[in-house]
Amino acid sequence: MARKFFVDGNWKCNGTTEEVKKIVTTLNEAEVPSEDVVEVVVSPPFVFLNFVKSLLRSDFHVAAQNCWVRKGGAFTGEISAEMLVNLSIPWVIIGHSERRALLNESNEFVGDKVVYALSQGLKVIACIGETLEERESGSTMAVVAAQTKAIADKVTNWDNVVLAYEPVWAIGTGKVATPAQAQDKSYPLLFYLEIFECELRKWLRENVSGDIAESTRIIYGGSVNGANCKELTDQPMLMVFWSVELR
Ligand SMILES: O=C(CO)COP(=O)(O)O
Repeated sequence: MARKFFVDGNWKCNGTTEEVKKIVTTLNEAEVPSEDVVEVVVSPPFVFLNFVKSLLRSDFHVAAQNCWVRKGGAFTGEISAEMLVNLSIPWVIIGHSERRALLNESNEFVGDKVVYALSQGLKVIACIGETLEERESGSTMAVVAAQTKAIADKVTNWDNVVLAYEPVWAIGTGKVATPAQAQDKSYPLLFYLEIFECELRKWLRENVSGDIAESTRIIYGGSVNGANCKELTDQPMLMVFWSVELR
């Protein structure tokens, strides 16, 4: 079965009510192929989830940016998977590199979160990706494999999992190559993404199953914008993950 094109906008910790209204209006007016062809998801901060959901066109969906690792309870400041389900929020982003780095979320913790969110009926965008240091030391695949393994060890049904490859060195840095740059190999990101996707699918084939390797959507995030998204989405990777500067 063909993998359905997937686009998600991660709004991170940005926005006021007015800004959110403005961006939803823009999204609502956008000409986008039907839901059968592309799945469009936006990820506002928790406090705007319901508001966005109430204004957003019905063929676009919302994702939370995180949720608690287990059933809710005495965890001040956290949001549980049950609450997201209760609000009919279908998606959640888990393991974003900003949370891994700033809040010390380990591979195991991320794996636990993914499996708990899935068990509650949420669909999960699970983030993986290496830092610049790891990339430069040649350990990209080892790092990504360890991150993916922590998820694969616990997940039995991959139907509702999208893997988001977001190399930390590409997030917020503008380091996305144009085809011309890719050709002169000075910063061959497009070429690199193609190879990376093959490698990750190979890892999934060897460590999970051929079917999962084939059916799982692998998406790319990091410095995606209106100017480069067309080139990026022409790559085999199916989706882009963009963050929105609301200001
Ligand atoms: O982190 C991202 C998506 O989750 C991408 O961030 P930037 O688009 O700012 O590089």
